[in-house]
Amino acid sequence: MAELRDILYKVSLISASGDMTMDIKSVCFDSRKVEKGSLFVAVKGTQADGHDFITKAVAKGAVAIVCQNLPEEISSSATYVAVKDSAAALGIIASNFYGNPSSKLKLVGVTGTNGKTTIATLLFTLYRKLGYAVGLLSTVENKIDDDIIPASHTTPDALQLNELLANMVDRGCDYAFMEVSSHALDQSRVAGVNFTGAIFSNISHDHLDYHKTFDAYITAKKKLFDGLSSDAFALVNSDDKRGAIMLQNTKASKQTYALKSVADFKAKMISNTIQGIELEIDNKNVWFKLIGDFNAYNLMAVYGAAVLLGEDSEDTLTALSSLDGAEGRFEVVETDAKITAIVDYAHTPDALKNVLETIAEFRTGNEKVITVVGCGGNRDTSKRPLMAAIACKLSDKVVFTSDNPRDEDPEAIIKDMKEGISPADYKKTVVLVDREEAIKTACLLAGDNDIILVAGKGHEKYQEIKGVKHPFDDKEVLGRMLNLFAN
Ligand SMILES: CC(=O)N[C@H]1[C@@H](OP(=O)(O)OP(=O)(O)OC[C@H]2O[C@@H](n3ccc(=O)[nH]c3=O)[C@H](O)[C@@H]2O)O[C@H](CO)[C@@H](O)[C@@H]1O[C@H](C)C(=O)N[C@@H](C)C(=O)N[C@H](CCC(=O)O)C(=O)O
Ligand SMILES: Nc1ncnc2c1ncn2[C@@H]1O[C@H](COP(=O)(O)OP(=O)(O)OP(=O)(O)O)[C@@H](O)[C@H]1O
Ligand SMILES: N[C@H](CCC[C@H](N)C(=O)O)C(=O)O
Ligand SMILES: [Mg+2]
Repeated sequence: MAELRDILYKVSLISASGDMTMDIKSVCFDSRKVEKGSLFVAVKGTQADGHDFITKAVAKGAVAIVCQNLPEEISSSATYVAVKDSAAALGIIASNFYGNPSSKLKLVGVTGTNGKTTIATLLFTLYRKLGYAVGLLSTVENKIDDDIIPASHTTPDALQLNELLANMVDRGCDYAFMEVSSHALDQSRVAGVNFTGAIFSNISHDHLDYHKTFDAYITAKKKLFDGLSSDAFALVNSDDKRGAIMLQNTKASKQTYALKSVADFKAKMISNTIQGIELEIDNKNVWFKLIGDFNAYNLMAVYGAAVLLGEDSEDTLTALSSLDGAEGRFEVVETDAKITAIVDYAHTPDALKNVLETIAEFRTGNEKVITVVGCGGNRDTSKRPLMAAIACKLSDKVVFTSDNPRDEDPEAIIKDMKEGISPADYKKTVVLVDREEAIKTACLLAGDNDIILVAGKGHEKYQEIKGVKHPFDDKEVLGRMLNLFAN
C-alpha cells in the first residue's frame, strides 16, 4: 500500500484530476485483475488497447487511472492522470510501488539476439560460486539463490519484474542478472529500472514479425544502453559491428570484449574441442567446459562484467573455468549408443549456423551429421527458409519437424522452411511433423559415430499447440530413443 502521489514520483504527468493522496492497494495493467483500491494503467498493446477497459476497471473498483488519452466518461470515484507514454509510466510506477528494488541491488541486464540466457546464467552461477546471494531472471527460469520461480517470458512485465527484484532485495541478494529482450525494451518493461551495467552479445536475424525492420530491432536493443546512468558500465561485443551503435549515445562507461578486434577484454582461442575450449586471456591460458566459438564470446562477456563489478580477475577465471553452460545449450545427451547426441536451443539462422559450424570443427568427416529442426509458429516467418537452408548446407541429413506451432498449421510452417532448400539438397531431407517421430527417425538413420543435433527447443519441457502446452522434452525423447535402439 502506498500513496498515489508517491507512486507517481518521477512520472512526467500531462494532467491530473482528483485526490492524489489516496492509498493504492495494487497496480494493474490488466482490467481483469483490478480489485477495490487498484491503480489501473491503460496500455496500448498489440492485440487490444487498455484504454478500452478503463470504464470496466473503474466499475471493478479502480480508484486511479493512468492513461494516454482521457476517456469521455469520467467517474467521480476515481482520479485520472494523463501521461505521454503509459507503458513507460507503468515501469516507473511499478518500481516506485515495490520500493525501487533495482537501486538496492547491483543489477546487470543482458541483451542481444543470441547468448542472453547463457551469459545471465553463467553470471548467476559464477556469483553463487563466489559466495554471494544472487537473483536471476532468464528464459529458462527465475531464481533467488537456489529457489526456482518459473518464468513465462524472457523478461517479465514491469510489475512481475519489480516484484521479483523486491523479493531478491528482501532475501538479501547483493547481485541480480537478467535478460532484457527486445520485446521488453520496446514495451518499456524495464522503464524505471536502475542497471549497474548492461551487456550486448550480438544482433542477427530474429523477431522481424514484431519489430518489422532490422533498424527498429537494433533501436529497441539500443534503448537499454541509452537509459544507463553515468556510473554504470556498457559492455559490448566489439566483433559485432552493431556493438559500436549500442555505445553511441550512452552516458555509461564504454567497455568492449572481443576475440578478433581490439577490446578492453580480449581473448584468443587456443583450442576448441567437444570437451571444451581453451582461451588465452591476459597472457594466461584458461580451460572452460563450454563448447563452441560462440561460447568464447559469452565467457568474455561474463569475465568482463565480473571485473567491471569489482571481482579479482584471477579468482573470476578460476571459478568460471569450472562452470557448466545453461540447460539445453549445446547439451550433450549421454546414452548407451555410440552416437553423439546434442540438444541445442538454436532457433535463429545465426544460432543454427554457429552450432552446426561448431560440430563441423569436431568431426573427422567420416560420420554423418543428422539435424532435426523446425520453426516456431506465430513468430518471424522470414527466418524459416534461412534456417532450412543452413540445416541442409551443414548437415548430411535433415529431418524437418514441428517446433512450437502455436496457432499455425505445422505443415504450412514446414512448407515455408522448404522454400529455402535448393533442389540438390531435397534428397537430404525427410519431413515428420510429429516431433517424437522425427527424433526417432534421426536415431534410426544414425549409425555408430554419427552426430545428431536436435535444434530449437533446448530446455523447453513442452510443445505449444493451439494455446495448450503439451509435455515434451527433446533431451528425454532423444535419450529414450537412443537407449532403446542401442539395447
Ligand atoms: C507480442 C508481445 O510481446 N505481447 C506482450 C504484450 O501483450 P499485448 O501487447 O499483446 O497485449 P494486448 O493483449 O494487446 O493488451 C493490451 C493491454 O490491454 C489490457 N487488457 C486486455 C484485455 C482486457 O480484457 N483487459 C485489459 O486490460 C492488457 O492487459 C494490456 O495491458 O504484453 C503482455 C504483458 O506484458 C505480454 O504478456 C505479451 O507477451 C506475449 C504473450 C508474448 O508471447 N510475448 C513474446 C513474443 C515475448 O515477449 N517474447 C520475449 C522474448 C523474445 C526473445 O526471445 O528475444 C520475452 O521477453 O519473453
Ligand atoms: N554468443 C552467441 N552467439 C551466437 N549464438 C549463440 C551465442 N550464445 C548462444 N548461441 C546459440 O543461440 C542459442 C540460444 O542461446 P541463449 O539461450 O543463450 O540465447 P538467448 O539470447 O537467451 O535466446 P532467447 O532470445 O530465445 O532467450 C544457443 O542454443 C546457441 O545455439
Ligand atoms: N523466446 C523465443 C523462443 C523461441 C523458441 C522456439 N522454440 C520457438 O518456439 O520459436 C520466442 O518466443 O520467440
Ligand atoms: Mg534467453
